[in-house]
Amino acid sequence: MENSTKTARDVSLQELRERLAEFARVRGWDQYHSPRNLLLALVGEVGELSEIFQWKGEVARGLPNWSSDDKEHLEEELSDVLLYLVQLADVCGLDLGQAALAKIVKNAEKYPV
Ligand SMILES: Nc1ccn([C@H]2C[C@H](O)[C@@H](COP(=O)(O)OP(=O)(O)OP(=O)(O)O)O2)c(=O)n1
Repeated sequence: MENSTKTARDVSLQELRERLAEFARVRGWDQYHSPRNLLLALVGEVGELSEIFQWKGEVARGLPNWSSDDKEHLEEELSDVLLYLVQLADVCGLDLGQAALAKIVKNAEKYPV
């Protein structure tokens, strides 16, 4: 899909996982990043993401009528969701990238073309 804010390079889940682990470690936040706490934080950010769309009615793909400020806000909230999701998978000892690939394969078997 067209994306005017396309990044210059691909970003891996592994890179995000490592950056986030370091971010939490140097702040002494590991003690707070239990699976349950990260799940609650994730759900909170999903709520903030939902607020952006709340009361807007249907939104066209590509967000053609949105201001750059609104799009930036959306990028931030999507990122918060992703970052907590990556951390949640990490503290659970799971490989989220591999799990997601496996799930896509499973989905294709469940919903054949
Ligand atoms: N214990 C924490 C606190 C924050 N973060 C990171 C993950 C999110 O990307 C972001 C969330 O920060 P805030 O809780 O300040 O939430 P917002 O950025 O959404 O701010 P606000 O709720 O004021 O809009 O910071 C984290 O990893 N661990």
